[in-house]
Amino acid sequence: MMLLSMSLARPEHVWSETWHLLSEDILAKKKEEYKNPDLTLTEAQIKNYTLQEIEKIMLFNGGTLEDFDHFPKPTREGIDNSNRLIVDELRYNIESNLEEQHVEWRDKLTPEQKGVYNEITGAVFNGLGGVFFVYGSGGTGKTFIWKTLSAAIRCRGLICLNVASSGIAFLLLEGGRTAHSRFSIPLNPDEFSVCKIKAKSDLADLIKEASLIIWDEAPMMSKFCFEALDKSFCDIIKHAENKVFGGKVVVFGGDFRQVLPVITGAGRAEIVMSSLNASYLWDHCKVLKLTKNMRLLNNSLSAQEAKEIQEFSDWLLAVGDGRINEPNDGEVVIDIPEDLLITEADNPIEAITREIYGDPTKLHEIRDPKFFQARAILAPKNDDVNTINQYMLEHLDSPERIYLSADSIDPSDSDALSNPVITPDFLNSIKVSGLPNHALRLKIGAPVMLLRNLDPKGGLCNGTRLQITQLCNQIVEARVITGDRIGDIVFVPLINITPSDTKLPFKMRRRQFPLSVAFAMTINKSQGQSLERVGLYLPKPVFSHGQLYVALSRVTSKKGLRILILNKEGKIEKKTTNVVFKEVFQNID
Ligand SMILES: Nc1ncnc2c1ncn2[C@@H]1O[C@H](COP(=O)(O)OP(=O)(O)OP(=O)(O)O)[C@@H](O)[C@H]1O
Repeated sequence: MMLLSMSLARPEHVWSETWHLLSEDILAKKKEEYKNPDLTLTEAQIKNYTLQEIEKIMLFNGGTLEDFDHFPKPTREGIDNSNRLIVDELRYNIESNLEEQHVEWRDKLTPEQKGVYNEITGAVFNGLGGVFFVYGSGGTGKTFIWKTLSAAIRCRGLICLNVASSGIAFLLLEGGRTAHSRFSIPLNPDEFSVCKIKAKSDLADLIKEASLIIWDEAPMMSKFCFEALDKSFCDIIKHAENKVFGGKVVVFGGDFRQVLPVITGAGRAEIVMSSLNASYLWDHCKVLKLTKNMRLLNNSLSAQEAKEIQEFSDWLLAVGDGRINEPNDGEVVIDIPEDLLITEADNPIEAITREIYGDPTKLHEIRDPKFFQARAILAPKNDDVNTINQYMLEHLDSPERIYLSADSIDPSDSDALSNPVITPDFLNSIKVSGLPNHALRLKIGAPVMLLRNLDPKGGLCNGTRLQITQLCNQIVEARVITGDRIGDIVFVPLINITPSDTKLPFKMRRRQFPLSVAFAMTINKSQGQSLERVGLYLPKPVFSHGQLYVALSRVTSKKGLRILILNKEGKIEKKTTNVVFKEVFQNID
């Protein structure tokens, strides 16, 4: 706890006070590494090895100790002089029986998947270069192909970089990272942006060495992200003679029916124009299509079940493509099948929460992380999500704490610092998306979502869900309820959070736990998650591109889906409106 009471504004001070705690297991590690149980190390060596470990973690998360002027730097004693990022990417082949896994997965590929695999591996191994877009709706086996391709490249001792647009999606990929952190892509890029990659850095060398780059869930990013990457790759790989991405093999994957780039206040035309297939890069993209829903090929399904899933997935695709009630201009009124609807509700919020979570007063007793992993209520707007979360917190019968944040102007914004209008009260009142509230109300047993990447390698990233187990003064203890680490207990610290929302005319910092309550979440946040029980709350017609399709396609079986639609008077409806930006499909075929 001593570490927590110190200011992280002076990391060198934290180091000098805590190095002996941080280095506790270094001697044991080195004894094991050098296979010498009698090994002894001097204090200077222990400090140096500890700094090397810190540098390793920093490099993985896109930083380096070089960024901190007064922090001690490790020497390279005991490690070779090679590029740590490259060494890290080459470890897969050494650490596992990748060749065997690769053969096993490759042999399972369907003919359609094999076609995609052959095309991409051909481009890599024959040195052809090329940009591909693997287009398939949910369940068509994209993730399965990514892992087979990664294994094919890595078992030959080559480098495959796996990135994804969202935090949750990259957790599904071995060695995955968010594209932004891997390639230092600016947060709000425009047509002139380039990535912050120095020409003679370890990252630049890693990119030069990479044989394949896979970018999952590409359609949700602005085209300027891909264009910034293209420009940076071309700068780094000089001999590429005008080839896009410097002649690298780059594979994008995803589904344009799902969430397109989110641009605050933008209209339909602006969103369509900012999607990947409106970029100059699209002319260089070869589209490879996947059409078979692999979840249907599950052998344990009865003929009746398979027929039901087939019908459901056909309906889902029709919703995504805007092929219901044709002809239409992309705004479609949809009749929801009766068996999916919640048809009785005196109090809509009570009705939908009870369908998904049962009796809220008993929830804090649930210790099985799978209960929360499998469930969520989705709504299009933040306000509705907040209403549902507050309702659930109200009824959850367990100890509560309200944490108040410390808000301030970022010291780098000197103009705002001297502005008397920006008072602490005013800063406390600011509510923007992605920033926890000034007053954060939490209860033991409540599911929460992380709002920042804390330890991506350890599975704690933006979008990871947790269940609160203890509420302390400086730390929140929680159980992981998503990803590989499900069931693990972790600690969430207070951190300084700067909103990425550029609409604020000043730079602020909020010291708060990077958490939001997550009984309910916005539809966008649910991308990449597979859920067994989904409640979809539509208090107004859905007016966003493909959101209904995204929400419906999160569920792993039709049985777990419950939809509640209200009209303007708050009465239950059977119809809703879906807006699909058909323009984005036009140049895919
Ligand atoms: N060739 C295959 N052989 C066996 N199982 C497969 C194959 N392809 C996919 N699967 C399985 O089918 C399911 C769906 O595949 P996967 O998750 O790769 O699809 P996806 O397109 O990434 O879907 P989503 O976008 O919904 O995550 C997974 O359980 C996966 O393991």
